[in-house]
Amino acid sequence: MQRVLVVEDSKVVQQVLRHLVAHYLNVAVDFAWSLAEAKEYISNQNYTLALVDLTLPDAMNGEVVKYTLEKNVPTVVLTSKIDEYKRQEMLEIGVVDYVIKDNRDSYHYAVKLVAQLLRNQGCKALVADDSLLSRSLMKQMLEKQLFDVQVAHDGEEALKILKKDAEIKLLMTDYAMPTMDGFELVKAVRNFRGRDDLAIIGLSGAGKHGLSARFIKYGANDFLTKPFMNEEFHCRVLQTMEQLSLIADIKESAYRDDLTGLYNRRYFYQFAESLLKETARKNSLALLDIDFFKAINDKFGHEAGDQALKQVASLLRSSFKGFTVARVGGEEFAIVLADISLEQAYPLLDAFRSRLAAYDFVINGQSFTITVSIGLANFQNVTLTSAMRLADKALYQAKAQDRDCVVQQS
Ligand SMILES: Nc1nc2c(ncn2[C@@H]2O[C@H](COP(=O)(O)OP(=O)(O)OP(=O)(O)O)[C@@H](O)[C@H]2O)c(=O)[nH]1
Repeated sequence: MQRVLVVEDSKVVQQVLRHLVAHYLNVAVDFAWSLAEAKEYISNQNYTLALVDLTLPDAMNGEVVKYTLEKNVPTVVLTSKIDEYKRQEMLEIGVVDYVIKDNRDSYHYAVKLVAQLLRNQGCKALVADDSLLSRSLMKQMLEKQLFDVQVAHDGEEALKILKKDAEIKLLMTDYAMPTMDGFELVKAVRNFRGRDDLAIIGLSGAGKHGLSARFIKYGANDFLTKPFMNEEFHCRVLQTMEQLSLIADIKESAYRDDLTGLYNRRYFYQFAESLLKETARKNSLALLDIDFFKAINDKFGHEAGDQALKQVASLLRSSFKGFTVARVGGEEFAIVLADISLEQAYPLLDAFRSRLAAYDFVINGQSFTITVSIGLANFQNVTLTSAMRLADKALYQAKAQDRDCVVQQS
């Protein structure tokens, strides 16, 4: 469980931060006013990150930062001003980054930075560079941003690692490397990992004009010139990862049904098609249709009908964890049971059918029950159209057999 500690002594700033945190962070957050209070929190909880004000009434000289870092809590510093000496000191003691509180947008930036760092936690990154010094420095800097970092000595090694590990989300690659240079690496990687799926930042020594544009043309998301400033490195990486997260969020919402939060028809078709390509697997497909749903709308109103659909969706979600459940029509749902044969699927669906039939729906003070008819079909070595046709035929038979039952077609 991720948890964040915010230490800030100004009432107004704390209020602004509370508001932003509620909007951007989906984790538990504690707020302390002083170093003493921060110590108390840290002695009782484990924190993923701390966002701390450099000057507190009981810690005028940044002692709170030293304390959080001593306790191994990665720390982002908020400060009203910073001179070169203080900046160096902060970076040397190991803060992730610092944010200068000189306008309203700074707080926004600080909280968004924390949000992205939380997303980075456990996210895999790869550094490809033939220079040991540069490789180690970047590894260290990415670890500060909570990435799980691997390294490669040249392009070929990096390519091998990327081919094996689809979970790597960020590649930092130098241009000049033996065996395969940065351009060749980016070109090769883009054959199997898209821009939205893997972020690539190209690096090269100063004075090599035109490299940045070429890196980007070959498929890199951004470019950095060595030597770079600590802050520039952090900003570029964070910004690139933020773009990746935003695209992932947009994709995710395009695949979700607004009312129930289940996957929608579009996702279902894409997922089902891709699963069918994996011929070695034994899969099943179920279509579920609520019985006499029109009567529920007519009797209790459309709003109550919506609530009932949400509850059915939630029961489906909890009953079919690990499987793909989608709302494919108004009161129609589909479940793809990967690696589950027809014989194994039948009892699972029948158990859900009886669980639903016994469930007491209480909406707007009215109590009622709901049943479903289920059509089940084999989902292996077939086309999606024919599997859907079979499941639909089975569903039609279930409706004809007095509903509230499962019928299978192989
Ligand atoms: N409240 C609500 N109703 C919906 C939604 N989508 C579809 N419906 C309703 O679902 C009902 C489906 O009715 P029918 O196709 O006649 O089917 P049924 O009443 O369930 O009867 P059988 O399927 O034959 O058991 C219609 O009244 C639609 O208006 C929705 O998002 N919200």
